[in-house]
Amino acid sequence: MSGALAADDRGGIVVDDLAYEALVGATRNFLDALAVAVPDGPTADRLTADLAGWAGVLGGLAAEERDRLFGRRAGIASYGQAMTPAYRVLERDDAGLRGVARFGRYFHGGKGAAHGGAVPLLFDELFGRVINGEGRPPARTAYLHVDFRAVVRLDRDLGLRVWREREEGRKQYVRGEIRDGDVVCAEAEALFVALRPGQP
Ligand SMILES: CCCCCCCC(=O)SCCNC(=O)CCNC(=O)[C@H](O)C(C)(C)COP(=O)(O)OP(=O)(O)OC[C@H]1O[C@@H](n2cnc3c(N)ncnc32)[C@H](O)[C@@H]1OP(=O)(O)O
Repeated sequence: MSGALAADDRGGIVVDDLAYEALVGATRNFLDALAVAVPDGPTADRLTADLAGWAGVLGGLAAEERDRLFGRRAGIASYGQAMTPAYRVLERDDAGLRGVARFGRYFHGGKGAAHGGAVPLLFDELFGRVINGEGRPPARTAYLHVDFRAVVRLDRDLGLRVWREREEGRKQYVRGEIRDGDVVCAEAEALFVALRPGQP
């Protein structure tokens, strides 16, 4: 294993980035398998018990929001979270990002296409990463508009692009697209509003 290690406030050593990325990847693989499996009763019972056991273990390791790892590891795939379809940032600067995404079977909507809610979920995640860049005041999504141009197919590498469009005071407009090869599958536009001091 490699990557930065840090002591946590319980005196232990928190997991390094590569190991945490592997854990989140294993979680995604589990969710994809769950989404297509038809377990028998004993298997479902065993799995339920195993999951309850792990929920107990993790519950004992819960941290304050600022200290959590899930969705907060900039250097690893999907920032280390499994809530959205998987993605990896390939290039990034203050103006935007390029990357690759993959919708696993967990995000199946119907007839082989991704769920319609998973597409805006991914856009909101990516927009938030760009808008809430280093040195920027935190901003929240005020609206998010998505045009579904072609079905997003599962288990394929898809191209991602997100770019800042313009700023008007606290208002920041951002756009993005998801492509399957040359085909634009979805385009999105959002308004983010920078928070005033004291706004949640
Ligand atoms: C902390 C960062 C974490 C990372 C975030 C990742 C992205 C997210 O998913 S955030 C979660 C989803 N979003 C939310 O929960 C936001 C909920 N809404 C809010 O908190 C507020 O409505 C908020 C902050 C967006 C705007 O409220 P407020 O600060 O009072 O703004 P307000 O003064 O009304 O409006 C500011 C400007 O934005 C405009 N505006 C606000 N909302 C909209 C909208 N939906 N459509 C168009 N314009 C809007 C207003 O018209 C106004 O424009 P102008 O200055 O030209 O008159």
